[in-house]
Amino acid sequence: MTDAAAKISAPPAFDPALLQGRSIALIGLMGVGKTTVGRRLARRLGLPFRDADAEIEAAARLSIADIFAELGEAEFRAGEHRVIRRLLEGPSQVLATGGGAVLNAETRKALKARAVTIWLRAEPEVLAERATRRDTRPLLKDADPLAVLTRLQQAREPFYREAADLIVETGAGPHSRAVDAVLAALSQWAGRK
Ligand SMILES: Nc1ncnc2c1ncn2[C@@H]1O[C@H](COP(=O)(O)OP(=O)(O)O)[C@@H](O)[C@H]1O
Ligand SMILES: O=C(O)C1=C[C@@H](OP(=O)(O)O)[C@@H](O)[C@H](O)C1
Ligand SMILES: [Mg+2]
Repeated sequence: MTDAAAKISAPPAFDPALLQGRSIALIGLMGVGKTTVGRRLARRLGLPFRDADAEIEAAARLSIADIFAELGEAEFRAGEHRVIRRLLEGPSQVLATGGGAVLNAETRKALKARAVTIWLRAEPEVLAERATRRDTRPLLKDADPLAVLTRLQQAREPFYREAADLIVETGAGPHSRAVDAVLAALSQWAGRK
């Protein structure tokens, strides 16, 4: 392989030891890639992967849709906070949060204390297409997904901004590009510590 080819294919280096026990938490709107990019990122870094939604479903023995329908959003948010706080008490991991996790001030505080928090962003049009591929998101089932996501983006922007240590634009393109962008942001973060 030539030097030029090696440079192009080499993934950005980031040593998880630099986290010093903190986790990498992904925040951002539905469909931005927290779950799928997070899983791939964890594999690249050799860290465990946890998805807060999956943990809530396991704890409640109900799907997210059934939790919203049977217990209500407030109960879901309370469970979401408990799950994220518990996960962040554990060793370094890549943690995919749900899109509304940052609404809780205590969750934002826990993220500040225990994670490097990365806000993944993309245009609402991209999010609407991705987030409706599966019928699992109760907040998108009764109204125009693009309108809901545009409104949620405006309403949640201050909370994402407050919680975030790093911002990564994911845009269109394959998952691998988003993973590389996150790794590059982490390397920058490590360099300015
Ligand atoms: N960067 C990306 N490139 C292409 N497809 C993506 C990307 N990020 C997410 N997707 C796709 O969008 C959908 C929603 O992604 P998901 O990881 O569940 O988002 P989130 O957990 O943020 O709601 C999935 O089908 C996923 O494969
Ligand atoms: O934005 C939200 O309020 C939600 C996002 C979902 O997770 P994803 O962001 O992983 O889709 C899930 O937690 C629930 O449907 C509510
Ligand atoms: Mg998800």
